[in-house]
Amino acid sequence: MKTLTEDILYRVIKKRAKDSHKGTYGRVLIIGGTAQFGGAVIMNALAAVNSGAGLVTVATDPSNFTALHSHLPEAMVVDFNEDLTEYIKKSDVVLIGSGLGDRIDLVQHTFYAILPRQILIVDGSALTLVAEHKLKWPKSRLVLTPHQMEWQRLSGVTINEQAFEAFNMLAQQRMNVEPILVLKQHHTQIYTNDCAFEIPVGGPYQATGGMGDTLAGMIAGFTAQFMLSFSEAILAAVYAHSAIADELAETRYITLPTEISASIPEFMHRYSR
Ligand SMILES: NC(=O)C1=CN([C@@H]2O[C@H](COP(=O)(O)OP(=O)(O)OC[C@H]3O[C@@H](n4cnc5c(N)ncnc54)[C@H](O)[C@@H]3O)[C@@H](O)[C@H]2O)[C@@H](O)CC1
Ligand SMILES: Nc1ncnc2c1ncn2[C@@H]1O[C@H](COP(=O)(O)OP(=O)(O)O)[C@@H](O)[C@H]1O
Ligand SMILES: [Mg+2]
Repeated sequence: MKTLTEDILYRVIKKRAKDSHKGTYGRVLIIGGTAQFGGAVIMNALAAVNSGAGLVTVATDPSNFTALHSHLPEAMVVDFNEDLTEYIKKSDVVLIGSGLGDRIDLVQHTFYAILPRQILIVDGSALTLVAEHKLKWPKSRLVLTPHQMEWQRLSGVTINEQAFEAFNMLAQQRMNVEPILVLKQHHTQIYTNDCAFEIPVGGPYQATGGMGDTLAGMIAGFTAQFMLSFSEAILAAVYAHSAIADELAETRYITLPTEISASIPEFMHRYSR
């Protein structure tokens, strides 16, 4: 297990080219947020937009539209009960699962419509649904962001066994496509195709609902715009998420997910060269 250092931020976060435009920084589609869990997609989208994704569209329950727009007029919306095929096709990155409830139909359709060149991030309820329904993974560039209970449901590796790197690596390799696995916990681990990393940053001030939704949105924003290295963009997003929390925690008892998102642009500015 390698310990990541802040060097990953300098390697990934680049100064923007003068002649670039929103199309340069990627199109993200976020699918999630039943009427009960609208906050989850709002936190996904706040994180993706603040990380610098060029265009962000949220496919969600229509009852979430007004709340989303009042938090984030930068995001576009579509009713997730419509046919999303064209929206999926147009995206560089699709993030599905935060606050998705029991909408297995949306997971099945997204897995069917996603193309091999596209990035698919699977989070939250979508992971639980895949485990319950034993769905086959699609052949896209796949990122899974389970917390330890979600990973136990998916892989059969119990939370106790997860302390052993080899169990997680074997489970990851048994999937028919090898996903990048972000195994969330205190000092989150990331399993790429050939290596395992651990972040040395982050703490219990992050233990609040929506913290993982924010991380998933950051991974979407980073992978959408820093295309040179897919796995390094993920490592940088995971590191930045907790490093920002550490900075906020110098003056706070808990760190709110929405405050983390608000701090992303200033944080990235410091690391861009
Ligand atoms: N405002 C919102 O709309 C929110 C929506 N959420 C959504 O709610 C859905 C359910 O997610 P939950 O994670 O709450 O429910 P789950 O039932 O999937 O997992 C939560 C349980 O797992 C256990 N657990 C063990 N190890 C853990 C670890 N390392 N980290 C976290 N939990 C661990 C905890 O005891 C906890 O009760 C997801 O789709 C999620 O995106 C949550 O993000 C909370 C906020
Ligand atoms: N004690 C802790 N130390 C470090 N990070 C933590 C701690 N507790 C939670 N986190 C982080 O908070 C996030 C929680 O994700 P998740 O459980 O999916 O939240 P949610 O689904 O509510 O958004 C993960 O990134 C996890 O690593
Ligand atoms: Mg979660």
